[in-house]
Amino acid sequence: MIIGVPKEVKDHESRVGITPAGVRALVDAGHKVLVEHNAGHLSSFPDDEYQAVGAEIVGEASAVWGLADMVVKVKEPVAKEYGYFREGLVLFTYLHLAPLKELTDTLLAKKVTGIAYETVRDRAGSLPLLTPMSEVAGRLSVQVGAAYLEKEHGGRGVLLGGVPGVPPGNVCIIGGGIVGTNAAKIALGMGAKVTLVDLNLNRLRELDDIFSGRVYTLASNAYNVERAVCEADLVIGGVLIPGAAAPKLVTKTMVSRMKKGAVIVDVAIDQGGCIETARPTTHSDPSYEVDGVVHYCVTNMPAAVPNTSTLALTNATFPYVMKLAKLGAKAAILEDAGIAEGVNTYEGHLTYKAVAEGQERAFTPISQLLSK
Ligand SMILES: NC(=O)C1=CN([C@@H]2O[C@H](COP(=O)(O)OP(=O)(O)OC[C@H]3O[C@@H](n4cnc5c(N)ncnc54)[C@H](O)[C@@H]3O)[C@@H](O)[C@H]2O)C=CC1
Ligand SMILES: CC(=O)C(=O)O
Repeated sequence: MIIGVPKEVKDHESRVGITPAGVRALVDAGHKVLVEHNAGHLSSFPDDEYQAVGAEIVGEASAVWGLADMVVKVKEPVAKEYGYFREGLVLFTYLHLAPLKELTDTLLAKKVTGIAYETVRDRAGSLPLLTPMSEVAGRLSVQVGAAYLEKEHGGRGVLLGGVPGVPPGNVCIIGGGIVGTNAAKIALGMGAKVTLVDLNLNRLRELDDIFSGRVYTLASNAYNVERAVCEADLVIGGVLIPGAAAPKLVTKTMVSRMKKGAVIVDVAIDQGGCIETARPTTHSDPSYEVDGVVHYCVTNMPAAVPNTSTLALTNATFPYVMKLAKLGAKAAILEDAGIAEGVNTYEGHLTYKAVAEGQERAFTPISQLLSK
């Protein structure tokens, strides 16, 4: 198979889909890998490291996309990449289609097989290709939030850890999954008071055990969410319903009642965000203010630390890349139910139910298409 690795073009997206270690394994297995010039540069993987393990360095993105059977990326394609789509192309990357109708339309019209990292499942039913980036983003969310709480950055001037005689900052984390747990670890480490809100009571029980009672846990309902966000200095959004647009749990009214100079980091913004006042921002222009509350809603937070993030992401994605290359997409989807869960678009059909429901479109199960 010919595998293409383009340079990412989304704002400040500095990760890369395959590292030289992955190229080496693919080339050893008899595949050809085309890497766009400087694709790995910002993750500290220069062209010569790829070349040394057998990659062909290609100057133009159009050639990488045009010659490859499968393109392996990091982020969802942006509009200027849509022109590269063509029938039969396999695209393996984050897609986040629920809030992205135009991208969905184009993948369907061009009959691209779109396999989304964020909906691939493992045998335990978890999301192995989302987890590493949620670990990074969860940890980063507290770092970023702490910085925005500084007066200089528009915040209310609260030090999360407090000092003797002055109480610590109050961090409210909505969603106690991977993002939430990692955010809680860092916030506790900094000495903050941490409240974790989740709908799943068993998850709250686990969190209570994991943190030995050092976090406050709250069942998710509008009353509890409102009270928790109004008391918070920093609110972190980490809710997920896989593949679907995130529910807006913090309303505009709740935001208007928050402390002036409080900070919101809505990590769930890649799925549309769980805060009503959140809108996607970029690393170039990451924050804005609503009702005196600073909002940070960057859709590709892990790109801030690309060396760590690329290594963490590709540790998880590479076994799937290898399987798709070895078997071809169709056979890999048939053989691996977890990869089948990742298929969002196939031969012009929308094959992920939560995306179809969110966009009010027709849904065709992948099993129905492949059993034909
Ligand atoms: N902006 C960025 O750069 C990044 C964004 N993300 C996003 O962060 C979000 C969270 O990801 P993970 O932590 O991996 O998901 P996860 O599935 O591990 O956790 C989500 C949690 O939300 C909880 N939840 C669902 N409905 C809820 C409700 N109504 N109230 C309270 N909690 C509720 C679930 O019970 C679960 O514990 C996803 O949208 C993911 O794509 C992840 C990495 C980077
Ligand atoms: C998961 C995601 O949105 C990211 O890593 O950019």
